Amino acid sequence: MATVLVLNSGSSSLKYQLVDPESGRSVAGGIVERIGESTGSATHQSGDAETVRDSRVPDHGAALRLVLDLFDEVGPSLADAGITAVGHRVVHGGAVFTEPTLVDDDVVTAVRDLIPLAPLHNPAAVKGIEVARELLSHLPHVAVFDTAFFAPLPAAAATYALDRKVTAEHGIRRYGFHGTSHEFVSAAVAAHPAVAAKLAAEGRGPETLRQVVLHLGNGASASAVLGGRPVDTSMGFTPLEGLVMGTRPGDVDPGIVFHLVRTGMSASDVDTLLNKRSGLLGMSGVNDMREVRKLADTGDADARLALEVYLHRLRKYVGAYTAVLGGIDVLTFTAGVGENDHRIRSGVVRDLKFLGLAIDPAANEARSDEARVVSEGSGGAKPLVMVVPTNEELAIARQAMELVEGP
Ligand SMILES: Nc1ncnc2c1ncn2[C@@H]1O[C@H](COP(=O)(O)OP(=O)(O)O)[C@@H](O)[C@H]1O
Ligand SMILES: CC(=O)OP(=O)(O)O
Ligand SMILES: [Mg+2]
Repeated sequence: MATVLVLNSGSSSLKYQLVDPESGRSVAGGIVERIGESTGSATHQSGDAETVRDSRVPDHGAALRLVLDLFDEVGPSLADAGITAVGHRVVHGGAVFTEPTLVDDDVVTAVRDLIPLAPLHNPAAVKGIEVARELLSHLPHVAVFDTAFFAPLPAAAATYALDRKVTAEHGIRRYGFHGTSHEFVSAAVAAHPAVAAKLAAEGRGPETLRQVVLHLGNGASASAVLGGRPVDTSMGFTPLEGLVMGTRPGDVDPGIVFHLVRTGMSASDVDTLLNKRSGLLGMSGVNDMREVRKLADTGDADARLALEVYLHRLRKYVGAYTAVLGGIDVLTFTAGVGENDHRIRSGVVRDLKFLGLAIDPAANEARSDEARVVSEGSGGAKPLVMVVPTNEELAIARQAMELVEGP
């Protein structure tokens, strides 16, 4: 068996998985949470066994050491796992990285140079890569970029209507993020039998398939995909733009930033406000959707409004992207909120009947780990609504393996 160890360094967590890219099987994996806080914890899964270890984890280097210790102590043994590469998720690849890339010192420097564009994400990736290259120095390391899938966005979608000298000087464009997920999920949708049947019934080829994908996790983004190619996405130059997120506001009037700076906030305070103190957290006091729900269900007015704002923004983007695509064939929900929260799904679709979108409540509320259709009726020209679990780790493992071993 050949495997890839995938590391996804988030702002305060390290998710990891040992994956067999060929079968798609996850051999072991887990998460180290609350990195940098007074108490951290690691949850390691190997087969059916789960091991939880609570301890302070000062940084991503310590987190990776803890993960390697867990593999040593509880297994499976990394030495016997046939690891052929370590795959690293890197959020911002800028204009430089549009393909999976073998990591060397220059790549680390270039990813570090991009930190100002993804201050929540790239520092953790740099740290993760540095420590992993030190501790697993015998293995090739491959960086897979969240921005890569969106590199071919049409110029009309990628270009900000700013002075072109400024955009050229600073590399300002819509980069888009969560690309590994949007690519994986939109490909899974295109390969689903219900979608193939719909296209066949309409006598259409796969190049005409019009998809809107909603990746709703802690960060959240929407994409419009035509025949497998991205034509628009909601995140922009940085992962701040677009949908309402756990701690980020998504779209805001840039005039608000100037007002706050002119009236006494520093640029760095505004940065913290927009990256860490806004979104669901800013509006309701909590950033985890399950907790927002709990508060809203007890009648908390702030949490209810936060949910309304969240849903309003989603409906707006689905409508906009349907216009961009000239119609919609499939609307897909993915990531933590999109896969698990059926009320968010029905809330988005409820007011979009005019697009032909309609949910089947029983299918929508049923729990499953499979890619599935949750819309009403089958056949006909109506668009499908789907839930497709994302698997960024598997996608990264496949890309890393392909780079190291060839296709
Ligand atoms: N059963 C659930 N119902 C509602 N939200 C959920 C559920 N399970 C997870 N979530 C939400 O998913 C989000 C995290 O999604 P995830 O894709 O893991 O994000 P990230 O990869 O950005 O950490 C959290 O806001 C969490 O509340
Ligand atoms: C780009 C981004 O927002 O990533 P995440 O959802 O992991 O925070
Ligand atoms: Mg995620």
